[in-house]
Amino acid sequence: MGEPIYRRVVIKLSGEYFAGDQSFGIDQPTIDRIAGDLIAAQKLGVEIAVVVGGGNIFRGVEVSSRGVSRPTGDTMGMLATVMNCLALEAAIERRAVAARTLSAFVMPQVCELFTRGAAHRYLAEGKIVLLAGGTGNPFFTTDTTAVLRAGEIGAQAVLKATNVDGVYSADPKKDPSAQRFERLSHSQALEGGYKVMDATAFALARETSLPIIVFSIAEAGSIGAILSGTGRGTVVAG
Ligand SMILES: Nc1ncnc2c1ncn2[C@@H]1O[C@H](COP(=O)(O)OP(=O)(O)OP(=O)(O)O)[C@@H](O)[C@H]1O
Ligand SMILES: O=c1ccn([C@@H]2O[C@H](COP(=O)(O)O)[C@@H](O)[C@H]2O)c(=O)[nH]1
Repeated sequence: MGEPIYRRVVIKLSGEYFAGDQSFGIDQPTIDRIAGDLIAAQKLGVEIAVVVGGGNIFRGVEVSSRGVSRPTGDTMGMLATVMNCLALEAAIERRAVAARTLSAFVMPQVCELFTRGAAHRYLAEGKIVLLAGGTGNPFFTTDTTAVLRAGEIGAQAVLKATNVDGVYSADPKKDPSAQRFERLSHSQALEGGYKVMDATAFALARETSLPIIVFSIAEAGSIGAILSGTGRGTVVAG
């Protein structure tokens, strides 16, 4: 693989993907494989921060449909992302690579609080930094968290690693005639209302001129391929 196209990135990992073939929970072989992919990507010479979703455990909207208030459901979702980060941190460290989880919530017995200073320091030390707890606020998503944290830590792009290989004209899982885009501007992504990411995330990325690459994590090595400029994904930029 050649020179990486970015030197510091935030990788948004689908929480749903962490469940593997199950509909709920954490599938250890899947996490071990993702840990290997992250380490291989870091070896290209890229500083890596990771935001993990929580869809494999709790989504606030679903929890609140069962009678819990939305802010409480969202808090449960954000705590789910902490569990995912701890599982990923352990999988990375089992491979003798240093990783640190930084949380949006104060939880000193569990992990350190996210500050820009701590993130910069750990990235400069060569650690993989896992950003847990979303933004710390209800009514947001981890896609928005990824864009927000990328702006805060000076990352050059957000790589959204998910279960589809790009942005389509409609949800490809529901509409087999959906067309895949190779490239879109932030404004086109917003105007199209493409549900692969929420509008807040696209709007903040437009505001901060941050490129987003949407790609599938199903293939081992896909993160490294995207960073080398050879992977398949939709670039949302400009
Ligand atoms: N226009 C579209 N183009 C591509 N995917 C789309 C589109 N509209 C909806 N989707 C769906 O968006 C999903 C990916 O976004 P989603 O936010 O659900 O996943 P994630 O971020 O990977 O999950 P999690 O919330 O668990 O972290 C895909 O499963 C796909 O079916
Ligand atoms: O800033 C945030 C981030 C997330 N949440 C809640 O967590 C779940 C899981 O995140 P996903 O992005 O859906 O994977 C989300 O559904 C929200 O309920 C939040 O409130 N604030």
